Amino acid sequence: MGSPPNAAPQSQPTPESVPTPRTAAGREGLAALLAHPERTVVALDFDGTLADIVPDPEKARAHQGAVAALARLVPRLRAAAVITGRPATVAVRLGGFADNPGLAHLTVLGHYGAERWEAATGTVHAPAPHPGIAAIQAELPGVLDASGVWHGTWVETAIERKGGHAIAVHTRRASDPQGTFDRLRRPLTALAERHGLIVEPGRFVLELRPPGMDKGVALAEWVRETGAATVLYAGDDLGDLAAFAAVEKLRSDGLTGVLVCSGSDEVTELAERADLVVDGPTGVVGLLGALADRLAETRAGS
Ligand SMILES: O=P(O)(O)OC[C@H]1O[C@H](O[C@H]2O[C@H](CO)[C@@H](O)[C@H](O)[C@H]2O)[C@H](O)[C@@H](O)[C@@H]1O
Repeated sequence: MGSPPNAAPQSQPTPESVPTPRTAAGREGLAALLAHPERTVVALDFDGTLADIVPDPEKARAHQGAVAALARLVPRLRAAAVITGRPATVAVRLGGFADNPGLAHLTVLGHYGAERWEAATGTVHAPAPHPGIAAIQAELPGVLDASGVWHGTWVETAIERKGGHAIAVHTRRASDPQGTFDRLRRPLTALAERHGLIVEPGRFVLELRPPGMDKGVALAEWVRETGAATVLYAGDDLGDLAAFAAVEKLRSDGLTGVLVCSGSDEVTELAERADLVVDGPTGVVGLLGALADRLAETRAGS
């Protein structure tokens, strides 16, 4: 059906506006990003930032519109990366990051930076599995039994075996997620330490993983490698604090940067340090889309 005569022209979707960071450093970083995207890198966490939190980790997917927004933004930038606790190939699969021309230069740093996937080649570089993982896998049922929380149906799906490189114990589906998390923390820390591993706490998850790498080390190294002058990092969980610290350090070394918190009720520590707090993955995708819109406008106007 056509438009009635004299009908107002149908309005085009208005580009979302880019929010203003609440800190001077954040405003400086954002201005630098918008002025020189070719000198800017963007790094993003996956779960809770690009993907909504769901009870079953295997059912997590990139938030609606995330890949489309990234595919518009990334080609304007020097480089972009997803830095995640997931195995890199799992994040690629759940995120739908492969075989997208707009993401041809995306890097995914998995296992907190220990693993690397490049969209350009589809190749993964991963370290050999830590020998402690196999021993932990064997002992874990006994430790959970002894903790008194290893009962009910949730436990069957609580253990996430992360490609033999780490093991995550999830408590989100326990009847008392926080109480179970608290009761498991000490015995799982002891188990990890006995086998030369560390515990990475997250949103109702305790992850036993090798030491020596974190998102801060991974981000700083990747930024150095790209030669970027500006970095935007967005995350939601405790594991992202190391990346926040890396951006703060890079700023003190003379780079510009923006720290974005994908806000939730579950974790408050990042919001306190962020330049910009957005409303979970919806807000992150809105921000990415707004940046892409603004950079497209700037290019059209130049
Ligand atoms: O670094 P990230 O990309 O944030 O990954 C950290 C952990 O995220 C996943 O767990 C979280 O998301 C799940 C799915 O939404 C949710 O069920 C769980 O409660 C969250 O903690 C993932 O399963 C872990 O392996 C990652 O280490």
